[in-house]
Amino acid sequence: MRLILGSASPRRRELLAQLGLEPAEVRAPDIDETPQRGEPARDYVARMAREKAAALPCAADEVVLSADTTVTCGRRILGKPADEKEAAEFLWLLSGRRHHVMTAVAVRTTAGLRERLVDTVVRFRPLSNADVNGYLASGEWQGKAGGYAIQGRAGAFIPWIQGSFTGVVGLPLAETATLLQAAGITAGESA
Ligand SMILES: Cc1cn([C@H]2C[C@H](O)[C@@H](COP(=O)(O)OP(=O)(O)OP(=O)(O)O)O2)c(=O)[nH]c1=O
Repeated sequence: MRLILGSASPRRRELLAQLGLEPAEVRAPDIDETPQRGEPARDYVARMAREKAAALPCAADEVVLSADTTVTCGRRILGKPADEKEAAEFLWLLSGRRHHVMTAVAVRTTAGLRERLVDTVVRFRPLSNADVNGYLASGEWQGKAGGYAIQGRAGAFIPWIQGSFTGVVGLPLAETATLLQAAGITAGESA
């Protein structure tokens, strides 16, 4: 089976490489990522992963892997910040409290689609003005759900997590490996 990464995210590609998997092809999904009114975060993130996988072509010898990562704080769904102002708003919201990072993974073949959702709790220490301003200046908030990346400088803000580190980065590897194996792809075998 050929592994198709249905994601434009360089992080997801790197995480797959950690499993010894290199996609035969990368196909970038282009879907509307607007949450429905009142849609619970778990439903939203699972729907996004499914819709990304479903939006891409999938031949009989192909396995399409897509994912979606969403940060939730209280009832709010924090997507990728539109600009620096919104990134600042997100960082102040997360400062000194716990939030959830949910990543849903969808694996599709012509036989059907299977998915897993991983929910990780992340705690931020209280941030100072210097923390927030320095982080905004780094630009690392761009393209990241919740406006931060745990695998970069924001690691210094995070003393504790409960769940899956790779899930927070964008692809929970234990669950992904299990889904891929069920679809006929074992680490090290893709071309
Ligand atoms: C919370 C967090 C998110 N992120 C990233 C992972 C995802 O790339 C991004 C969330 O956006 P997503 O919409 O999940 O993915 P994407 O738009 O980057 O890529 P695609 O839809 O093509 O698959 O946030 C980190 O890299 N580190 C983190 O700590």
